Amino acid sequence: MGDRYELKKPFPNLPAQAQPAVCRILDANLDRAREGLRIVEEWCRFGLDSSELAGECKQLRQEIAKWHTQDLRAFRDTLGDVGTDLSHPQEEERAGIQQLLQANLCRIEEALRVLEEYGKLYHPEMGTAFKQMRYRIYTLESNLLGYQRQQKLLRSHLYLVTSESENLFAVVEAALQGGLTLVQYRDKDADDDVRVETAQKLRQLCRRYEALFIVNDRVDLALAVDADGVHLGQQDLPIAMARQLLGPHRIIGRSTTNPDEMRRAIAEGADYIGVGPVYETPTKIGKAAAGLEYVRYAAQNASVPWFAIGGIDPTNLNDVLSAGAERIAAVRAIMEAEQPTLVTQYFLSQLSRLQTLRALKAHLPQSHVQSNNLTS
Ligand SMILES: Cc1ncc(COP(=O)(O)OP(=O)(O)O)c(N)n1
Ligand SMILES: Cc1nc(C(=O)O)sc1CCOP(=O)(O)O
Ligand SMILES: [Mg+2]
Repeated sequence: MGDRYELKKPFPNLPAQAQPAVCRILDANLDRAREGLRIVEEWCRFGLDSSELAGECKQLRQEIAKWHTQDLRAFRDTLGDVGTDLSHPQEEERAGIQQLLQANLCRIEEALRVLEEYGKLYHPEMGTAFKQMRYRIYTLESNLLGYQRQQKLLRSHLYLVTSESENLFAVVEAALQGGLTLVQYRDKDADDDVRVETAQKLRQLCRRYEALFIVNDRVDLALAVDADGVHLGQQDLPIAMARQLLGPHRIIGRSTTNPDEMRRAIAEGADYIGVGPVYETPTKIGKAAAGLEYVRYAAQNASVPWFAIGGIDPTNLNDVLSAGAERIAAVRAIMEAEQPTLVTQYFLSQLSRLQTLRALKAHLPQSHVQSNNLTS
């Protein structure tokens, strides 16, 4: 039916016999771009609750729809399309949301590129219009990735900081199986070639479990392995410099030991801070404990997510939580555990119990909280 339809406005630069094919290409890719956008939009709306990102998807869809005229639709010939049966095995499986989003953003970008090129044959303004939309998709992709990272960070209450270990990957994977969503690669001694290889493997592992992956100390390594961010101590690179190198959408964490360091880290734009050492720890020899007093200070004053760190294990966890911590970071308690999955699950269950309790407390009258001993 397609090739019998007469174009209302035949395009001047193309022989008549090529026009139906170009119309079918435009029709198919207009559909493809809109479908891909719809899939991304649904996640922005229902998964991220971001009206801004969902709104941008919707606007792009509407702009694309304006080009999808009856003239182009009339050439559709699904039965005669030799490409409908062609699908790549990767289209059949999605390892998770991240991969689903990536695949669809890629599909939209490809479709927009096709529309830009073939559109030039169809309408004098179509090429430019779709080129601009393609750049808007790149921005959307970058904003979406940054937003996803921040949301995941907010949802992460347990942070595993790794140490050198013969079983590094097995331990990290065991913790991920226990529900861990935030991992930092920390190795103070390895050569760079080893660090790169290890960081790449950990990155892959974290991606499989949809966990955030942060690199300690090294902005260059974080960029090289496409990590989600970097953790910087007081003696490491200034936050502003790291931000310049990493761009706006990667996470930057900063260690703090006292109120002044906390204030500066937040003012300089840290996405999260470490608060410690809560207890003296052999993992960080020579660093005096900041103690539970500093944890109490953080609970009252920190305006970004903060992780109590230093000497925390299942035996003292309750004291740290009672001092006001809602997030903790640990090295030995998980890296040296006989059962890292179980320890992770224990930490997470206590942290989540606390969240529930605090949410409950916020909605109950004070008298009820006291008489039912819900004070911790
Ligand atoms: C979550 C977290 N908090 C603090 C640190 C310590 O960072 P830093 O003071 O730079 O010391 P090193 O870890 O580099 O020895 C951290 N790594 N993670
Ligand atoms: C890496 C690190 N940074 C700290 C800080 O206070 O900045 S404490 C610390 C080590 C934490 O190790 P563990 O859980 O084995 O005690
Ligand atoms: Mg450091």
